[in-house]
Amino acid sequence: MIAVDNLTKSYGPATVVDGVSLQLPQTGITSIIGPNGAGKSTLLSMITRILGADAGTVTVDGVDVFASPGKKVARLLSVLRQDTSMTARITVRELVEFGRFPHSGGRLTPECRAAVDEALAYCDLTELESRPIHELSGGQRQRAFVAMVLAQDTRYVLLDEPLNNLDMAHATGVMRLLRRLAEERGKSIVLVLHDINYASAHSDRIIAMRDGAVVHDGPPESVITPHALHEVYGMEFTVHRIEGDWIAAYYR
Ligand SMILES: Nc1ncnc2c1ncn2[C@@H]1O[C@H](COP(=O)(O)OP(=O)(O)OP(=O)(O)O)[C@@H](O)[C@H]1O
Repeated sequence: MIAVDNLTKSYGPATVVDGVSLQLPQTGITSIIGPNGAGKSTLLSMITRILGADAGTVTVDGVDVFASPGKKVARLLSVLRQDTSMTARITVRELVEFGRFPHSGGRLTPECRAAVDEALAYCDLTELESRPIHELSGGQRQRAFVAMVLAQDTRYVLLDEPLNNLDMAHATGVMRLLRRLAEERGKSIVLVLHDINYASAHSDRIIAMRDGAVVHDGPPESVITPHALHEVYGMEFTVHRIEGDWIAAYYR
């Protein structure tokens, strides 16, 4: 379990994450939604110790992330950041090999190679493994980054807006891949998402943030409601039940 207790971050006079406490489970998909500037990325960055906190603690299966060596934390959780632009001219395989760094320290063992092969196959990238990253489409590149975190092979996988710049087919492909990871591998996937309907259709739990605080937290049917969504986004939604999922419409 990831236990977040009273996590706080301010920039000057603005408190952008304000005493957030929550627990993230050992398996399943948890999506964090909320408007621009709500503090979603800041929260995720503190949980993954990319960013220090002004106050509060984060423990991952009992390990204090702020007090532990990076290598130890990197064996517990992996993170896909929002900005995955890559200037280095590396191949898909080389990118995925980076995921093994916490295990290999740069020297790939046979076990590492097997993990890389498996991650490539799982993400349907085996045929593209020798292609330079910069020659891939947005969807292929995103899958390559997902394969990199998969190769890291941690229980907790945290992704900040992994559907950025993807068309519907590729976004659906990435969400299905993450669902499979949660179900078949028993991973705990935590995502920041802007598309509330992907969050609704694919998550076990949705955490809705606004102004640095969690304002709703529960299964999709309790968060994807006109009332809750109005509180989060300040606009009108209609919500429809479609094939068992709660789908919000907000086109006007
Ligand atoms: N380095 C920084 N310096 C000053 N303010 C910052 C910094 N990083 C983030 N902020 C501010 O903190 C607030 C929360 O930002 P954050 O990126 O966490 O929001 P978000 O919910 O992820 O937003 P988005 O949906 O736009 O990505 C915003 O008001 C942002 O301007």
